[in-house]
Amino acid sequence: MTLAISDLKVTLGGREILRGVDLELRAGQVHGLAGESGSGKTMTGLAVLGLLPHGARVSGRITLGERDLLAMTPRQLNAVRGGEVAMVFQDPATSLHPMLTIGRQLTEHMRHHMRLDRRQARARAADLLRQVRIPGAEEALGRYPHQFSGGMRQRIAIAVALACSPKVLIADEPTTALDVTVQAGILRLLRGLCDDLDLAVLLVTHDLGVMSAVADEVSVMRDGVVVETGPRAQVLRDPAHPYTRALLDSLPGETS
Ligand SMILES: Nc1ncnc2c1ncn2[C@@H]1O[C@H](COP(=O)(O)OP(=O)(O)OP(=O)(O)O)[C@@H](O)[C@H]1O
Repeated sequence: MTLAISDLKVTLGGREILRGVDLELRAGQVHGLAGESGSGKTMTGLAVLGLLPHGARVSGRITLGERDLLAMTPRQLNAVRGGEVAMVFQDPATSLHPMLTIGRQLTEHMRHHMRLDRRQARARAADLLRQVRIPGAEEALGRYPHQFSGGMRQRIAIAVALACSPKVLIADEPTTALDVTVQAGILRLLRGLCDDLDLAVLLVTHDLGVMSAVADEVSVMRDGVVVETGPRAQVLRDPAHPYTRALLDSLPGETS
């Protein structure tokens, strides 16, 4: 197991938002995290990255290998974040700086975390863009985010997340802001990267259709706890929890 969350509790403004979350991520597997709006999916991802809102009180364990992320100093956690654990957000504008070239955004990260020189970093940046299927990778390094489509920008944001060879990738609604025609391509890309790089992926989405397309394991959250977890086919075809059943019933079409 790559990352294990156990009994994670988060209190914010006197309210317990996460009430004992248990979740396990494995290398080479996509773990889908579903649940209605406000159930705590995003907060779970942010807790792993140590990016909870100011004033949050946290307890439980989040172990990466042998290390407990919740016991780390801010400095140690900073090294893990963007290094071993990376994140892709719904809106690529969140992770891409509009005023910096793609090349700069990819290489700054690597030079800092991986101590590569300019030439090595640039070569790796072009490789990363090829890996996420950006056409004309070399030229793309000199362009700015607005010169790419939404789907391409999300691919670039994924490349930035992969820059320092993470073990864990947290993707929070990575296709929600995109046109339906490009969503499937991004999901296929994430699936392929998970397989090729042996990544442990947490795919946060309210969309069970997205889940059924790529996830190996599925967990369903409600009101700050995971109510059901298991292999995708089992959870989506034969849910054990009434809440999962209700979520599936509320879908317009076929889900698995
Ligand atoms: N900055 C904040 N301060 C206080 N409460 C917050 C804050 N951000 C989120 N919350 C609360 O935390 C709970 C969990 O939110 P979270 O964003 O994790 O849910 P979610 O399942 O990801 O929902 P969505 O699908 O809408 O993103 C919600 O009740 C929300 O109102």
